[in-house]
Amino acid sequence: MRHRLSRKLLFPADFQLSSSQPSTTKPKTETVYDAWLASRELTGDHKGEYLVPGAPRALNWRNARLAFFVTRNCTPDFLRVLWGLNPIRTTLMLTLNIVRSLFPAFRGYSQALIVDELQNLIASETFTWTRLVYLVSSEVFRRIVEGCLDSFATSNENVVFGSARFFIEYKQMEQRVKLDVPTLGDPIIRSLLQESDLFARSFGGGGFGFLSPLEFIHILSLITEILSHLFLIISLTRGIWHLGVLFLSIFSSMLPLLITWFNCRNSPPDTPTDAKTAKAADRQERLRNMAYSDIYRPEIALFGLGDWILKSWSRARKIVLASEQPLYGQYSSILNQFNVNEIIAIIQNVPLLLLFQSSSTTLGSITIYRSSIQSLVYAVGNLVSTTRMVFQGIFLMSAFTASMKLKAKLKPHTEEMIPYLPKHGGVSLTVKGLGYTYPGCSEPALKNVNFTLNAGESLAIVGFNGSGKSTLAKVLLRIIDYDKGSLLVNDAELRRYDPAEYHSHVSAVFQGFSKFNTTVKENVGLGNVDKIGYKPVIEAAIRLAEAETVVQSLPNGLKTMLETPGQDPWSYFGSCSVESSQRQGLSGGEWQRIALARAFMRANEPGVDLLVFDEPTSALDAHAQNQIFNTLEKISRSPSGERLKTVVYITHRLSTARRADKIAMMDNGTISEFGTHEELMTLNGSYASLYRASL
Ligand SMILES: Nc1ncnc2c1ncn2[C@@H]1O[C@H](COP(=O)(O)OP(=O)(O)OP(=O)(O)O)[C@@H](O)[C@H]1O
Repeated sequence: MRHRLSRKLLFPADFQLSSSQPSTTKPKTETVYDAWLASRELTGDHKGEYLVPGAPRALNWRNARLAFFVTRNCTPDFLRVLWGLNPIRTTLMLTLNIVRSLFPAFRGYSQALIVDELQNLIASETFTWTRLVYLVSSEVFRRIVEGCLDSFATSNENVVFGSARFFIEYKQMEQRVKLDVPTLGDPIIRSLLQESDLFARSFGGGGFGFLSPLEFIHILSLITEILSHLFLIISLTRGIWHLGVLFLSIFSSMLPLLITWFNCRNSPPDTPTDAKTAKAADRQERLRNMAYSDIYRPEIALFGLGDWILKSWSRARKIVLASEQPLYGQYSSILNQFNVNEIIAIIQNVPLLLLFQSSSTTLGSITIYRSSIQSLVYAVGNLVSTTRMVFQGIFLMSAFTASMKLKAKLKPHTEEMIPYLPKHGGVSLTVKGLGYTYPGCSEPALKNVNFTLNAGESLAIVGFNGSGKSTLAKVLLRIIDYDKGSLLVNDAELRRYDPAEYHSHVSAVFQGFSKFNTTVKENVGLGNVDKIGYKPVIEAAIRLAEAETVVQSLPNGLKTMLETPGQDPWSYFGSCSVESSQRQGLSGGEWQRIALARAFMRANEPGVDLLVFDEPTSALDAHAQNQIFNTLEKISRSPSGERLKTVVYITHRLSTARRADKIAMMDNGTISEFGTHEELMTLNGSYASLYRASL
């Protein structure tokens, strides 16, 4: 931990939030997660539904209790983190905030003294200038000190907030990359992460984010400011007459606030409206993306979607804009029927008139009364709006805190976890009664899948569209879980391996492989990040994927930045435009070769026992296709022909399938036929008829 006044941001991995675990199984409001979830629950007609992510919580007793619970549980952690980032700067920030909040009261007092002195100058003939010069110089000095302190405090705050922002963003990223597909697929967790993102973003734009619960410090300084004004006002108040004038002044200055508050209370309950608005805001954004992103451009043109997008967007946009309009027309109080501002101005002047009537009152007193009371009311207004923002921020903070404690669903409990058990010749797979249903679906994608594959064997999975081939591949790769049956990898249940460890022993090409918005070198090298800096290894992987000619034809070879369809808004204007002259687009087949090279980066490693390739050559010509399968065969065997790796591939080309040791024919989520090509041809079932049809 650093105690120097360093401007350097601290590395947040050094700091930890409290390690107490949230549990979704505990009764209500036992954890921050429970409080977050409860704050999103709608009541009344909407019971059982949840607010959309980011929608403000209604200001009611239930939510106030939840906010208190969250504050009690999270704020000490956050303040500890802030303190840990830089104790000296944080102490300075807190102190300077308090000192700064006293400035306005001093300002008013000093100005009142000058006004009094000027009044003396006008009224008295024996006046000496010395005192006035002294007062004016003190005022100038006060302003200089105030200015210096202000700029030092701001720059100090920027460093503290910068560190806090970095910490929050780092933690957010760290957690995001740890979570797996099933965890991210859970709709409640997605909402949690969305609100957690909002929390992290609330730190953006310099200084404290508006939604930041760390605005508590702001609240503290506002309270100090209010107290200092009150102290000043009370110290100038002598006798019952002044006290009456004081209360009248405060009341008249607070009238606008009271009227706004009265209007707010008469507004309709905001929850359902907010949910509807938030949905509209979300739809409006998606439609805007559709209109702006080039990935959709060909289909928008082809299907003539322009008008539909525009109409749908304008409908959603109108809902959002309507929610931003003040509700005066609909819900105004009777007070609003008059010109309220004029009435308030008249009332505010009454105390001044009363002060003028009083013989003991000086011009300075009037100035200080007026400025202090107005500053006081302004500070109270500011306090109310900051408190409202903090109220919403507290729930976003709860989302952040709860999301930090999320566990990847696929990771086994420590007591169940076993180290990966390597087997000579690859992995053996024993699948019994395997089933899987995607979250939210009623029909299983996999049901009663059974097969056995020995270490080092190759398996081709074939079948109709939607029969479950890719789902089975994802289960084998431990990208998704299975909810029925068992899957033994090297005779141990796959669930018992740490997914990260298991993944280090497999390599794959997915059907919808990634097209990274970076150089060719990184697109390939990411298959084995430990060797991303080794050019010969990358070149070898490119050769295995038959992608040398693709790379050679690129303007900067391996260093060429690849243009990812849909990521660059101007990509359809071609690679030759000025903006994208440094980027290069690739054809579907060329991208597939890059994805294959990425998989070969890792597949070639000795510790990799299982290769799963989902339609790896669907975009390649027949010659390239053959070459790739030759390569697969080559890398899965030693030079002497000994089997080293198990290979599973999905294909619609049955001439390719027959190269495998075993073939699994999938139909409606299950394996309907399993065996060698010859066995399945003898069976004369679906595979045989498909095969004959493909000839
Ligand atoms: N993410 C998902 N969420 C819900 N259902 C899904 C998801 N992915 C696939 N499915 C469904 O699961 C079933 C199996 O899909 P899968 O992609 O495994 O089929 P496939 O045999 O690989 O098809 P294809 O040959 O067209 O690639 C389909 O009915 C599909 O609609």
